[in-house]
Amino acid sequence: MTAESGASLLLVGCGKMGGAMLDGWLAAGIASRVVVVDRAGLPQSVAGDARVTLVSGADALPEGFVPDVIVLAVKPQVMEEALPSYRALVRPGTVFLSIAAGKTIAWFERLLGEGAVVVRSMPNTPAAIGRGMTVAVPNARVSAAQRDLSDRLLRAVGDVAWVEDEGLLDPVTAVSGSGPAYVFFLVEAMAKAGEAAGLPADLAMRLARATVSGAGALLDASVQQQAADLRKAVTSPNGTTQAALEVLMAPEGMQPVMTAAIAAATRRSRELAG
Ligand SMILES: NC(=O)C1=CN([C@@H]2O[C@H](COP(=O)(O)OP(=O)(O)OC[C@H]3O[C@@H](n4cnc5c(N)ncnc54)[C@H](O)[C@@H]3O)[C@@H](O)[C@H]2O)C=CC1
Ligand SMILES: O=C(O)[C@@H]1CCC=N1
Repeated sequence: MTAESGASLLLVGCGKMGGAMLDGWLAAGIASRVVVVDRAGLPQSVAGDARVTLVSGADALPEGFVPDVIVLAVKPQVMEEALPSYRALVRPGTVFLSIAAGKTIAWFERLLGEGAVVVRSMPNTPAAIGRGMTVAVPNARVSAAQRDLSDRLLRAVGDVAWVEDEGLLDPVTAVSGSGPAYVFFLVEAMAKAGEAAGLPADLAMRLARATVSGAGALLDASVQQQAADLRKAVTSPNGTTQAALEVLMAPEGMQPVMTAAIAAATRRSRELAG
């Protein structure tokens, strides 16, 4: 691969996350060719793109196809069955880039063989609008050029942080990988509480949705301010916000619940290692 020619990619699993990443690579012009393995087909967004070829399985890859990167985007529970078919593609010039929750670098090396070049990463669904957050960790065989290419692929759908300690990937998964679901649940919970306080259901949901997305956009635009500063700016002394925060920030309020939720997700990520 050269910077001019673009990368040759194999995408295994083109669902919510794989599909979002594929859109990002094509929009950024990083990929010259993407072969997609997924029996469920391609997303509408890439239909007719000459750079993309859909195949039904590893046994149907185009003759002589040698990808720079194989992106593994199937469910962790499917990975063990799917992965051995790609052993033949293990070589120093090909990176296996996993986005699967829990599956460790050692696990990939065990199934693919010791020579495998592996990056383990954890993105999140805001990748679908180019606002993802991904954390990645390389194994010892990843060259500087391969790390750079992996970074460009992940950065095509948002921000990227690299860590050396793979153990961090479990709490990363719990905070940013699963995190969008907590925020969407916050919308649901606020709407339900608004209804309980007397609002019509549709107005309660409209307010909750606009408030969470508006507050997120304000947080994003307020690079000089901490989240706590923005919270304090809403909170008038002895006003309505203070009354609510005294409930949410009580010792038995939201913090212990959030801490327990993130601990549960972290534990589950470790279990998925298999
Ligand atoms: N959904 C999320 O928020 C996030 C998911 N992930 C990880 O991304 C991976 C994919 O998750 P989603 O995209 O949510 O799942 P998904 O169910 O939307 O996509 C999985 C795709 O894999 C395909 N598939 C199943 N078996 C296959 C096989 N043997 N070969 C090729 N394709 C096959 C399915 O048809 C489906 O299109 C998982 O490992 C998950 O842990 C990571 C970060 C966030
Ligand atoms: O729920 C899951 O297991 C995946 C990983 C992070 C977000 N979704």
